Amino acid sequence: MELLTAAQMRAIEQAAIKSGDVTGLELMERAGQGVVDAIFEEWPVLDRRGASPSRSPGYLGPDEEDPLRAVVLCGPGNNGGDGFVVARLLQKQGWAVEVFLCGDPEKLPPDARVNYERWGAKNEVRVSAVDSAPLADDFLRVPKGIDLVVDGVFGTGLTRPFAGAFSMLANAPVRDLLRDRGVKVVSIDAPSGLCADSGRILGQAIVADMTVTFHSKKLGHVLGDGPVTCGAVRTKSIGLETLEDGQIVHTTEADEVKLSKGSVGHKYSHGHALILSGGAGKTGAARLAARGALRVGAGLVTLGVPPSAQMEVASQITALMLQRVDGADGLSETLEDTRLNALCLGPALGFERARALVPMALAARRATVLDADALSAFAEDPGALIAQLHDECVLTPHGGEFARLFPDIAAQMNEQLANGPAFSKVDATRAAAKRAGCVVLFKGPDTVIAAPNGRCVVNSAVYERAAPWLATAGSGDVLAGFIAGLLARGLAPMQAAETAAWLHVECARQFGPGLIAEDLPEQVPEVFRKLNI
Ligand SMILES: NC(=O)C1=CN([C@@H]2O[C@H](COP(=O)(O)OP(=O)(O)OC[C@H]3O[C@@H](n4cnc5c(N)ncnc54)[C@H](OP(=O)(O)O)[C@@H]3O)[C@@H](O)[C@H]2O)[C@@H](O)CC1
Ligand SMILES: Nc1ncnc2c1ncn2[C@@H]1O[C@H](COP(=O)(O)OP(=O)(O)O)[C@@H](O)[C@H]1O
Ligand SMILES: [K+]
Repeated sequence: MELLTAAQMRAIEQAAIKSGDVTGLELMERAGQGVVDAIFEEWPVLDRRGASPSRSPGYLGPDEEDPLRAVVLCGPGNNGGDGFVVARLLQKQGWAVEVFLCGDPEKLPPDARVNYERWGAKNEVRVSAVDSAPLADDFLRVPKGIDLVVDGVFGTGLTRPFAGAFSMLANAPVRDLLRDRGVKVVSIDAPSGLCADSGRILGQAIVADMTVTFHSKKLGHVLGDGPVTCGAVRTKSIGLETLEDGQIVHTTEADEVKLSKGSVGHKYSHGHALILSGGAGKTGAARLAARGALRVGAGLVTLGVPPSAQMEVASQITALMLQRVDGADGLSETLEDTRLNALCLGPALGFERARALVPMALAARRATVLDADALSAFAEDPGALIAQLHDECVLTPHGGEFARLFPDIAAQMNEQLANGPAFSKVDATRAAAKRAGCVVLFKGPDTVIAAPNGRCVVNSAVYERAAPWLATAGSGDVLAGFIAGLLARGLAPMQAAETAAWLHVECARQFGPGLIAEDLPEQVPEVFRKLNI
């Protein structure tokens, strides 16, 4: 599964047209057909294709007598062209369709123009200027009798904030009114106002019940505000081939091979992870991480605890092991055991302890996860941390930690948008990985994982994979532990981060509502069982 940028989608389309396999007009027809098919699949009550038209009106039931009604909003580009196709195809099914165009018909791109004319030959198009005032009055009059609004205003060509004639649909009261009346809103390719590359809203965006996109999902469907504006996303094939290079991987399934254990081998063949703990009263986070590391199959997991916390941790653990690690010297001594092949520092480590231990850990050049305090402790001089990182590291910041380590990149990602396409979380994570020279896993419902070589994966917990119960204290600690455990097992940093992020969401979904961080490691066996590991 891959996620595309608007530019990649255009390149795929252009390659197909250039090869002579298909024309732009044919693609537009397939796109419009895909939208209509998706509408009928999603809402069978809107599908009257099976209804017999042969009976005389006197025998028709009230529903059949009264045609379904749609309003199609078309913009000035090819998204609008798709809209005209949808209008025509719905009308062919007996729908009453009203079409609005914002923009100058003379300036429509050629394929959109053809479909505008096909529609306009027999029907009215209500035209308004792109920059005219929102059609509020006109439009608010219409929804009373309508079943469907089709948003073909802007798709992947959105270049500036959405305003003007059709922007009233982005307005919450109008949207609520439509919802109250049971009117479905379908966006073609992307809700107008949503940047297809970043999932960021330019100005304002239409909130759809369903978005129908073509060939492959775009980044904007899964990043940022994408999920809240798109509703459900349906992807329709329009007969295009995927190009090989540069795609962003959208993780939905883990590779089982990476997780199964060979039938021979002893505990040391599966690695030994060391999780550094904070002081007394602050050991829970490291224990969560350690339990995560053990559950994903590290052969041994040791908690490295300061003297003050030894009793506390000892009284809480069984299969986990404990080692006193008192400051940098203590860590140096502990790391003389070269079987400790994966380290995890950060969860509730405390800034002071982090500043002492992180340089020593990094100097040891083991596979290392840096999370939480191991990142924030260096907020005043992120460059000092970055200079010590190596290619066996995985950084796991959430939004706040990311901004502390990469303030300029975060600022670029968060700046007020004037133009699209916008700098996205994917762009930000890739830039961070390049600067850090190691894997960066940028957390959230749209977790983005990037390696310095450009590989990038989005592990989204949205739509069918929504996992809102992961927003609970300590769940990030478990993720850090999962990564450390997989690193101990010998997975490469990028593989470990991708697999752990996937597993983390699966565990949350396996448990369901009521999840707290402690539950996550306990779901690993069931998730593994389902994978036949
Ligand atoms: N690629 C494919 O394979 C396929 C693509 N297909 C379809 O084509 C769509 C992409 O079409 P597209 O490139 O013409 O872009 P689209 O979204 O219609 O907008 C461009 C127009 O809007 C204007 N404009 C932008 N923002 C604005 C704003 N805020 N306010 C006002 N105006 C604004 C912009 O003006 P400009 O920036 O040029 O001045 C330009 O005039 C894609 O989403 C899909 O539906 C399918 O048919 C099948 C295969
Ligand atoms: N709404 C959400 N949907 C899915 N995953 C989420 C959501 N909110 C947070 N997460 C995930 O939960 C984890 C939270 O980690 P973090 O912010 O470090 O919290 P903590 O420090 O309390 O462990 C991350 O893996 C993040 O991706
Ligand atoms: K649209």
